[in-house]
Amino acid sequence: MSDCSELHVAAGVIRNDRGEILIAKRPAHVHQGDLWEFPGGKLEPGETAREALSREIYEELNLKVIDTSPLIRIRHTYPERRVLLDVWRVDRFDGTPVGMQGQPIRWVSPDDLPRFVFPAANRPIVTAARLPDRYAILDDESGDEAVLRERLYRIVSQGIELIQLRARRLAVHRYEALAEFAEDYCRARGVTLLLNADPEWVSRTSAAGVHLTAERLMRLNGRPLEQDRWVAASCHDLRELRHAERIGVDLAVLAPVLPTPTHPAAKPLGWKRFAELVDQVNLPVFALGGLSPADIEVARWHGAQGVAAIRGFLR
Ligand SMILES: Nc1nc2c([nH]c(=O)n2[C@@H]2O[C@H](COP(=O)(O)OP(=O)(O)OP(=O)(O)O)[C@@H](O)[C@H]2O)c(=O)[nH]1
Ligand SMILES: [Mg+2]
Repeated sequence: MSDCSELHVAAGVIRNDRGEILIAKRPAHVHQGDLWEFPGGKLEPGETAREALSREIYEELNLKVIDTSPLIRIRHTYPERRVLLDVWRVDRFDGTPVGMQGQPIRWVSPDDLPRFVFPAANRPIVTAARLPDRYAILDDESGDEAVLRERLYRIVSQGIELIQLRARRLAVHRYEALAEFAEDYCRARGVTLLLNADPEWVSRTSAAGVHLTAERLMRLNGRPLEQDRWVAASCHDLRELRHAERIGVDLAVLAPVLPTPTHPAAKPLGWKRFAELVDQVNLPVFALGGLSPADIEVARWHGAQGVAAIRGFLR
């Protein structure tokens, strides 16, 4: 909900065919001057965020936006103003970008974004820009390692770039052995593997990151890994989401959105409640529970980064 003292801003994460993202440098004399930004600007009276986005991108870059969908919404309080940054993905556009106000512009590969200095509000936007829209959870009720390996191959062969190794039924030493194998397998293929395991142990491995259960999340008072590794967390309500935000978690998974056979007793949130919860935190949040890749579009329009699933990516 915006109020009169909150400045509503539309900004675009514009991606080219090579997967690079367009950033621009703010002039020295303006608010947050000399920092890099995602192009965009303030809504004019009567405009929707989407209309403002198209207008600003045309004015600032001479690009025609063809297609957009929501990426993330951030609320941030600077000492001198409060902003609502309404950030959109722009994967289709017409034209060649030009810094129409003389501002320097650059195409940057997503993983290089953290090297550029953005305004403080932008940290979760940079994270969202680097994350894919599918998060596969590798698990199997039987706890059979051969099944888990075969599922890993199937997931990776679909082009999924972010995987959580859950494997809840494995004993700790079997989990650790599978993690070692899966890490090598994923690293060689450019896939990010997050380990759903004790964060202390994960910090001593070379894993790309950790995925915290809600229980582990709530026991932590700070981020368990350095900034160069990923920290994800499972959440079910606002309290857990807010705690994740407070301790500097990079991405959350909010569940269950729809009814699911793995958690028959849990009451589904539904998309409306999901969107209300996501809108109250500055975090990329994946939707989980009864979903498949076919739900990515609806998930995005309810504020999600994308869809997380166990069985949804195996069909
Ligand atoms: N466009 C844009 N603005 C951002 C980002 N991050 C961020 O904190 N902001 C803040 O959002 C506010 C609006 O940005 P803006 O200066 O682009 O607005 P505008 O294009 O309408 O500028 P104008 O009033 O000079 O025409 C500023 O306070 C700016 O500091 C970002 O990544 N992109
Ligand atoms: Mg602007």
